[in-house]
Amino acid sequence: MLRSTKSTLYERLGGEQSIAAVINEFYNRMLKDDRVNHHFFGTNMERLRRHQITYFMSYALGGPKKYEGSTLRASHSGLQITSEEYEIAIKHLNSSLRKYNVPLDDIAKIEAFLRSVKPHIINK
Ligand code: HEM
Repeated sequence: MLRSTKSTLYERLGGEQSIAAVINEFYNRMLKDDRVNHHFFGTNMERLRRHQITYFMSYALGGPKKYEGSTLRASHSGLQITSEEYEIAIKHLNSSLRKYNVPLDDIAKIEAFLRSVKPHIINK
C-alpha cells in the first residue's frame, strides 16, 4: 500500500474522478501506440477502464473501494506481454500523471508499485 503519513495517494491525486481522467489518458496513449495496441484488439475497453480505475483506487493508491476482479496474474496470463512492453506502459502512465500535474515524488511511488507487480503481468 502506498500510504504516506499525511494522506493516501488516492486522496492526494484528487479521488476517483481525477484517477479516472489519468487512466483514460493512459489507455488513449496505449491505444495510439502501435508497439502495444495489438494487445487490446478485441478487448472490452469500457470494462477494462472501469476495472483498472477500481484496481488503482483500491490496491495501489489506498482508496476506499475494493477490487473484486481477477488477479493481475490471471487477467494477463496468455497475453504474452513482454518486459519492453511493460516499460512502455510505465512511460505512458508517467506521461499521463505528469499531464495532470501529479507531483514527481508521487509519480515515483506509483512507478515503484508498478515495478513490484511487473512479475505478475509479464510473460517470463
Ligand atoms: C501497468 C500495470 C498494469 C496493471 C495494474 C493492469 C491491470 C489490469 C487489470 C486489473 C485487468 C483486469 C480488468 C478486467 O478484469 O476487466 C487488466 C486486464 C488487461 N490488461 Fe492490464 N494491467 C497492467 C499492464 C498491462 C499491460 C502492459 C498490457 C499490455 C501491453 C495490459 C493489457 C491488458 C489487457 C489486454 C487486459 C484485458 C484482458 C481481457 O480481455 O480479459 N495490461 N489489466
